[in-house]
Amino acid sequence: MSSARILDGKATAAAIRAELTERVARLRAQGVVPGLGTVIVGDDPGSHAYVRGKHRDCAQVGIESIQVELPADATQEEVEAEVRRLNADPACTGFIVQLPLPKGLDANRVLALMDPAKDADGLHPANLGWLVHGNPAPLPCTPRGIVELLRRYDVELAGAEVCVIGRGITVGRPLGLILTRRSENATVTLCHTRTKDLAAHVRNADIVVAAAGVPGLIRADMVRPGAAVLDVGITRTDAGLVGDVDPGVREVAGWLAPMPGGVGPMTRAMLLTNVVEAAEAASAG
Ligand SMILES: Nc1nc2c(c(=O)[nH]1)N[C@@H](CN(C=O)c1ccc(C(=O)N[C@@H](CCC(=O)O)C(=O)O)cc1)CN2
Repeated sequence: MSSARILDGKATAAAIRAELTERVARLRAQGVVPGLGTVIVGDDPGSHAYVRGKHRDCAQVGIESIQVELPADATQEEVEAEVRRLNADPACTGFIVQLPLPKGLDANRVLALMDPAKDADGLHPANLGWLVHGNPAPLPCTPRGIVELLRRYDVELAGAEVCVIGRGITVGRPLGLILTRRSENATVTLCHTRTKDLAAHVRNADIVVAAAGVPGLIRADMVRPGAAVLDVGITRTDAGLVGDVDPGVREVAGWLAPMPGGVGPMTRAMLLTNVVEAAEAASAG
């Protein structure tokens, strides 16, 4: 039995960081210092690990870091005050609000308050709106990372049937918009928890992106032999991290972006890319 070729997000992200290191050095030589701000609320260990990783990446490529941490019982007003502060801070050229926010906080209101020009995650409603309109704007990091990973491994998108499972704003919904642009020309089926016959949609796909957060949701018998399968789901269990893609899929798929080591590292690399691109655009006037 054959085994899927790996879409190696870890190695690809390392190559992207090396490219970005040179671009940041050129910016700094012109007196432009990119700075990423992060706002994290609460004590979720996973979210803290992601934010630490983002700042490690920044240090590696030469981007400055501004870290804002708020307790789990922070009020909406306290979170919004930090967003206003970063909007006004000239050292912060781009920032993100780590999601999810603790229950009781309205993430949409917080995202809408960000300066869209400093939105390093592409999640501000204006930037998502520009994506719908087909105008240039920062793209959400995970969907951008998925497209970049497929491109770097020459997985054909034009004309491909793509089944995306998950309709959240960080992955599924923007991914559908990106893949159906004229620059990608894929045909997308966006599945979710109320999809009636998920297996039938997955079976029809050349590319499957599983971002449901349901361990082992995608089984080998659901996958068309040779399809590219990207595991974006992460569930923390006592036994460790578990993805949405059952290990048996490796024997059927033509390509596999595993979890860990596939899309996750690309998410981080695309955040750095968004920060650098925004600084370059600002320096070009
Ligand atoms: N404001 C945002 N919040 C969230 C986003 C986002 O893009 N912007 N995405 C996710 C979390 N996330 C980044 O924030 C993220 C998730 C996973 C990884 C990653 O590298 N995962 C590893 C495995 C996990 C691990 O080792 O702990 C991998 O796949 O290899 C990076 C970033 C939700 N929130």
